[in-house]
Amino acid sequence: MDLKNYIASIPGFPKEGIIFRDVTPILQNADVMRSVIDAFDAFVKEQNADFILAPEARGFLFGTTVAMECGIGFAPVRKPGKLPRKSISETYQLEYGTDELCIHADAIQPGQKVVVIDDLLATGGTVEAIIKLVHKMGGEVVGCAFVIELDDLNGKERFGDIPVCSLTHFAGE
Ligand SMILES: O=P(O)(O)OC[C@H]1O[C@H](OP(=O)(O)OP(=O)(O)O)[C@H](O)[C@@H]1O
Ligand SMILES: Nc1ncnc2[nH]cnc12
Repeated sequence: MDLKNYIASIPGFPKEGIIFRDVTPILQNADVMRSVIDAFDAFVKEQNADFILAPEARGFLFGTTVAMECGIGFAPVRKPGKLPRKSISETYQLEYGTDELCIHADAIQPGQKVVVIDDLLATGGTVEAIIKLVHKMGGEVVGCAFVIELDDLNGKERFGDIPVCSLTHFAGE
């Protein structure tokens, strides 16, 4: 089974020059979704992780399922103004301007080993901000896992020597 057959590519969305890589066909096929979750499950176990984090919105599609499969906890990383309890935040750079990610202050306990899961790695800004949030809370990111990596953007260079698992690769946007 070639995972690329279950990723739709939409040129010009959400703006000209971008080829949007849509993972929703994976979710429409239980066998394909099972193979993705099994691959992430094996990676999480290899890293001896005891917690999963994923950013909204598409990271949630995979992160919660993998956490259940591995029998470990999960917490959501959200855009500002969404989390109801005491949170910490990290600002990060976009192509133009900045954005911010937030996590509940009690989501991770000091010493926990975290894997970050998302649908796609582009510039790496999202996951770099999550790595900083985890450090602020006394945890350690022991791996990052993606369905898709956009190779030309070199996002994983921002993660130092943290192991990265990408199930498919595309050249760039
Ligand atoms: O590596 P980066 O350059 O940080 O980009 C990758 C992020 O961009 C997309 O999310 P987006 O911010 O579009 O949010 P969404 O999932 O809510 O649509 C994608 O799901 C990743 O989370
Ligand atoms: N090309 C792309 N497709 C889907 N999500 C993205 N996030 C950043 N770049 C993306």
